[in-house]
Amino acid sequence: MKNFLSVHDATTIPDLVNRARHYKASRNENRELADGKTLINLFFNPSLRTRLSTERAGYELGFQVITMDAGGGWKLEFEDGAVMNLDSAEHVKEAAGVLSQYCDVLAVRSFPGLEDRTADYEDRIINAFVKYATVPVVSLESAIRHPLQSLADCVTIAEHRQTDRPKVVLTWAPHPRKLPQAVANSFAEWMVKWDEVDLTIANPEGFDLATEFTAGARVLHNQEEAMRGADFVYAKNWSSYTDYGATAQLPDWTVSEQKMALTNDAFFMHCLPVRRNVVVTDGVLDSDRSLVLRQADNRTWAAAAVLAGLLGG
Ligand SMILES: NCCC[C@H](NC(=O)CCC(=O)O)C(=O)O
Ligand SMILES: NC(=O)OP(=O)(O)O
Repeated sequence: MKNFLSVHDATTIPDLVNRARHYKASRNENRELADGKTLINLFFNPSLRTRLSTERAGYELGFQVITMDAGGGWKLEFEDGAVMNLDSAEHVKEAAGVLSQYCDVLAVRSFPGLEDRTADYEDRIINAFVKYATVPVVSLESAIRHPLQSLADCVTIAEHRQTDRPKVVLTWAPHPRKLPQAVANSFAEWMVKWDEVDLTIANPEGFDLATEFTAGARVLHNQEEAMRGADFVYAKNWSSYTDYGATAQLPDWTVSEQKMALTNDAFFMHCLPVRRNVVVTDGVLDSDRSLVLRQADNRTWAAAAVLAGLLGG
């Protein structure tokens, strides 16, 4: 793998899932792999899991790890040819060039603005780092994708499935703020490409994701119909792609015990952080079918598989 920005960079999904499970089963035994190498994690947005699980993965493989909040550095310019007489002090050309001298792998988190769909869907920030860095670049959630989360989700499903081809339902759920489509886009494209599950997506009218991510999945606008017989229910809010950035308060879409009763005793999944009793009720989140902490644990092993893959390990 040269970079890790989407499912299209994965060697194969089963290969990465197996590698993640291998690192999970052999923790503390892989510290030679990246001995003498440095990982830099650069965050333009908040994080708990991605930051700490990627650091852990780096330490597991023997990397020296440096994490920086981009807000503590100079404001960066991303437009080529910009006349930099406003508030941006440094161009990504220099910043990426400098960081490439300080590390062997560069990981970046950059959320969308949710105002300009064209700009967001060009994924300008992460792609500027790819263009100007001379080391492999890893997405820690870009404007439109969250591939390390999706890989961890594949690992979690692989660990818990009880049939060869489980029914997985990705359902939209309410949220008080407007959120990116990144987690949902990425989950959909990984599930479809993995081809070891049947994916149904449930969302209200007006909240269909871009078809480039969902082609191959069934899309329904009726949550209860979608959840019937599900083996895994993955809840996530996203703002509208078509009426870009628009939100809707639809409390009927909260995932509840009553709705989980329609499923095949499904496991519940969410990437976290989650708004309790808005996205999902306490009863579901606190039940023994909830996999949210397992997913968060698997973030470390997914990141280890990817970092090792980028080093050729
Ligand atoms: N990294 C996982 C999710 C990150 C982000 N969620 C959030 O911003 C939630 C914030 C809040 O609940 O206020 C998202 O949806 O893409
Ligand atoms: N799931 C996830 O990416 O969490 P953080 O935003 O806390 O990193």
